[in-house]
Formats: sequence, structure tokens, C-alpha cells
Amino acid sequence: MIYTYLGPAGTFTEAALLQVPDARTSERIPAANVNAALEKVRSGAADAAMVPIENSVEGGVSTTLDAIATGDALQIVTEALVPITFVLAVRENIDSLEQIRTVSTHGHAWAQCRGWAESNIPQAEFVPASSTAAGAIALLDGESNHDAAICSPLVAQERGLKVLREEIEDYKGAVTRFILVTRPGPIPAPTGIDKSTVILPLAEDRPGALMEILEQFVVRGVNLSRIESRPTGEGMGRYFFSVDVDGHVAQARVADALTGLHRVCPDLRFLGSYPAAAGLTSAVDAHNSDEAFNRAQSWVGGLRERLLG
Ligand SMILES: O=C(O)C(=O)C[C@]1(C(=O)O)C=C[C@@H](O)C=C1
Repeated sequence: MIYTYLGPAGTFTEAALLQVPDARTSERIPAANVNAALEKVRSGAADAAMVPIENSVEGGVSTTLDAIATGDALQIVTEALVPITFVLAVRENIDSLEQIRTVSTHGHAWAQCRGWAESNIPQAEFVPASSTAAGAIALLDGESNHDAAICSPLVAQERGLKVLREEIEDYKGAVTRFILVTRPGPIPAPTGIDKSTVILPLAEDRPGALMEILEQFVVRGVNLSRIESRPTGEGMGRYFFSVDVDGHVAQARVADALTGLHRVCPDLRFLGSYPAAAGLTSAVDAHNSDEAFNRAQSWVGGLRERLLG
């Protein structure tokens, strides 16, 4: 297996990749951004890409949501959760917060430390970086000239960076969720605690269109763990929905919901069923169990066998 991920080494995304059992002993190619990582998978240069999809404070990672919803089909095969905490690393010549004029980091990291930054370094200008690790490593580089970087404690330690403050995140206990993406192939077997992801373009903007999608899940007792709307880019008011459901396509209620969705939303994109990183608790009512679906299906099948002709 050749893995790729949002690099360089030292990103939270690399920490997520290292949770994959064989990733530590496999080739790992850092990519400059999420699109580049996914492109390596699409072109065959890598077999799988780890990319961020959602943070518990800042929400969905738009680049990833958009990139997996369009272009050549991809498949999610697993997910990983990484606890997030940030440090403020500085250049050697900086000794106090007052000296910091520019601070670099990834946009999602900046959003998670904005409150701290406004209170503690209000004079500092934010310089976007392609990742937290890229912003941190640039401190060592004579070319770039920002004074500070917001990054993981690990990359600061590994690169020997001077750390001025620790735990600068606005919300303690934040978590980022990552997905491992491959080219379409075999779907991982159900584990009993699984998720499925589906992209649902809204065919037309009319009353009840979203309701029609949601009721496909509701009537089968399928719980949604995430729903996000993203603009398609085709004009104002044109959206698709990115949805995670609790359950696996191998389960009758999920398969039946997908069948219903295919009727109301024929251009839907199934992105995979895969083991969930944390236990899902939603209970399944008896009438939504596989047995209930199978019994109902054979009952209707029996009726149709009696059709004349
Ligand atoms: O920059 C990194 O280290 C990343 O892995 C990206 C990323 C993200 O996209 O959300 C991952 C975790 C943190 O929430 C901040 C940045």
C-alpha cells in the first residue's frame, strides 16, 4: 500500500494516518493540499489518502467535502478521530507575545484559536498556511518571515521550535475527524458499528425537496450523524447535501433508504460504508431490523407471485 496525506510530516492528518494499522510500515507520501492528495489516489500514484473532513469546533472541511463530491468517484474505507490541541511556536528572536506581528497556520486551526489570538496577540496578522505543520516548519526557513505559528505540540517538539504558549485552543477537547479514501473497490464488511456517506444533489429547487430526501431516512429509522449543504458552484441557490448515516449498506434499512433516495435523487453518489471510529448509540426499532425488512419483502413477493399472466 502507498498512502498519501495532507502534509508535510507533522500535520494532524499524519497523526490520523498513523492510526491505520499498516500505515507505519508502508510508504507515506505527503501532499501539498487535500486536492493533491486525492489526485494521487485518482491517478494511481497512491492507493489511499487520509484527509480531514470535519472538526468539532469549526465544522466541515469544505475542500474535502467538495473534492469527494465531484470528479472521478472515490470511496471512504475508514475514518479516524484525532484530539486537537495547539501551541504557539515562535522564531528564536521572539521572547514575548507583544513582539509577534504575523502568525501563520492552517485556516481551520486559526478558526479554533481565534478567541485566544484576539485576546493575546490582537496586533498579529494571520498568514494562511497549507497546513499547521507547513506554517510551523516555515519558522525555520530564512525565506518566509512570519514571527509565529499555531501548530501541534508534536511538530514543535520534533522540529525543536521555541514554544511560547501551550493549549491555546478556544475549546478544550476539540476533535477532528479524518477519512481514508481509495478508488472505488470492495466495501468493508459490516462491523456492527458502521457509517455510510452519501452525496445528494438537489435536482430542483422546490418546496419539500429536502423533506423528500430526509423522509427516506426517517421512515426506515436511519439516524443521520452529519448533514451539510454545499454550493454546487453552478449558481446562487444550487446545493448538494453531504450526509453521514449510522449503518451499513449491508443492513436492510440502509439499503432500502438508498433505494428510495435513488428514486428521488438519481444522481446521488454513494461514498461508502465503513467502520465508525467511535461507538454509535442509536438503537434500531424492531420494525426497522433486517428480519422485519426480509419478512415484509417475502410477504410482498408472495402477493406478486399470485399475479395473473
Ligand atoms: O494542518 C493540519 O495539521 C491538518 O491536518 C489540517 C487540519 C484541518 O483541516 O482541520 C486538521 C486538524 C486541525 O483541525 C487543523 C487543521
